[in-house]
Amino acid sequence: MTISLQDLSPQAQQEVAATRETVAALHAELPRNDLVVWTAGNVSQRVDTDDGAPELFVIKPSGVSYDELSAASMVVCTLDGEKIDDGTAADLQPSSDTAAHAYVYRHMPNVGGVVHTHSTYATAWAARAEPIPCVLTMMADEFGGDIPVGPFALIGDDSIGHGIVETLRDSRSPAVLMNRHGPFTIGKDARAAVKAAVLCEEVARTVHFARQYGDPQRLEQRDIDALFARYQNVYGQQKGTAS
Ligand SMILES: O=C(CO)[C@@H](O)[C@H](O)COP(=O)(O)O
Repeated sequence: MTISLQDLSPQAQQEVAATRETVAALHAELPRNDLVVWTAGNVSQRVDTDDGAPELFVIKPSGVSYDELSAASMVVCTLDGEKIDDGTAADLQPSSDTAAHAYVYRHMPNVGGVVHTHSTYATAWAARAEPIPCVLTMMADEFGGDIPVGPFALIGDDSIGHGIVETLRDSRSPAVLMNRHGPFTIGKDARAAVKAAVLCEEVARTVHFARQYGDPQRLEQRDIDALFARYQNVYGQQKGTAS
């Protein structure tokens, strides 16, 4: 039976509304940071519902221009990737990557946000199926090592989700370059996943340029560990809130 938003508790409905606002606003960060062309990228966030409420997440509709996205047009789905009766038009389809995002939420309970882009430099590394080596302090800070490559997977079902989970489950990196596709990033929420997508593109670009003129060397593992620990635990205004 299809879940109806109207049947959820007032608190759950409020959480859905707040998540829709957040996810709609974060989609604007994709073109703002030159991470997407046309409609080729998506952001989702898990809804922080109370015990007993169905587990849900919010994602953009498929193929709709970023300029046209609004909180009201964000699609609400179950963790099986099924759209609920969320007040949007019945024929408004969620992102084509919905099953992939749903798979990640089902299998990585600490993940609260997922982002996919086709940002140019990161996607060029993905096209070569080449991990980005950890040759920069920014990479050690945010990714804790190399940015890994995931398997090739077709679009539309949860195959991409399998690839993301198998690659990132035991990795410190919040980014994976899906083979011949592009970057997917995860985070404690959608904002953290967007940040990882922005930094992934930045380091992909910088390391690409560095390799045109020289042979950048991987940081020592002990330095990567020290940088990662500092950034994750000390950097910023409050412990554990690097943003
Ligand atoms: O990778 C692909 C297609 O190559 C998708 O990620 C789309 O580029 C974004 O699709 P929607 O989120 O608009 O369905």
